[in-house]
Amino acid sequence: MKPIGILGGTFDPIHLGHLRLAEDLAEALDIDEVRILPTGMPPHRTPALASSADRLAMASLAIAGNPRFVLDEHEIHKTEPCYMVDTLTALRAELGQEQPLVLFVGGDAFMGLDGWHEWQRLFDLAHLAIAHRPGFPPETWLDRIAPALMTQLLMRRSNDAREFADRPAGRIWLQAVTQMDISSSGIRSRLKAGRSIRYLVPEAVHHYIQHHHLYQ
Ligand SMILES: Nc1ncnc2c1ncn2[C@@H]1O[C@H](COP(=O)(O)OP(=O)(O)OP(=O)(O)O)[C@@H](O)[C@H]1O
Ligand SMILES: O=C(O)c1ccc[n+]([C@@H]2O[C@H](COP(=O)([O-])O)[C@@H](O)[C@H]2O)c1
Repeated sequence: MKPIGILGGTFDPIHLGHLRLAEDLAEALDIDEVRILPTGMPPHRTPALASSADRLAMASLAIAGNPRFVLDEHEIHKTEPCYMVDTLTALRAELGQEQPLVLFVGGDAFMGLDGWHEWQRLFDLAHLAIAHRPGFPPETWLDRIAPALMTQLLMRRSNDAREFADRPAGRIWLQAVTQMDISSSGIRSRLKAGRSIRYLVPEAVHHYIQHHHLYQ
């Protein structure tokens, strides 16, 4: 069964690094459906600057026209912290126990995975696909991630894409995606300083930010 990909994020705002990560991972794992999942309340950081409604609208504009990408509203309307184990449990209940799910994360998010709520349970619920991100190359993980997380990586890593379709959860995929040194925080800083963000976000998101005077 073809896996379904899930890219969670604060998306404050969504940018081309997010979209390219999702496109590269979907292609590598032969995935036809990627859920773009903006979080309502990130559990581990200060709340987003833009409202949930604005972040949802920008995510919707960003993915328009890509038949693979689907907006997932499981988290965005919540005002309490959104834990990924809870979201994946809800998705599993809806999609069935056999459906392969693949949680997409960038290298920076992976390095902190052992801080996520009940993180070891994530592997019972989904596969994990980790995308290289500028500034967080895999060569540096060895020194920087918790031993328990490294053990999971070594035990579960697979280079066989078929395993991600044949099993519902539990394997880890590493992918050298297109390297784009773009971050939402960098975009917010540029806007605050009155600088251009053109070509860092889709044009429609750029217009939305200008029209609604976001991040100024
Ligand atoms: N340029 C990028 N390349 C690869 N992965 C990325 C990139 N930007 C974000 N990601 C990944 O996308 C997911 C959602 O990221 P998030 O919404 O926090 O964006 P961000 O740019 O990291 O935001 P901020 O700068 O506010 O921390 C995370 O798994 C993150 O690792
Ligand atoms: O479940 C958790 O405890 C948890 C802790 C940190 C991050 N997450 C999720 O990871 C995704 C990326 O987070 P962020 O901060 O990089 O936008 C987003 O969907 C968050 O809700 C989840």
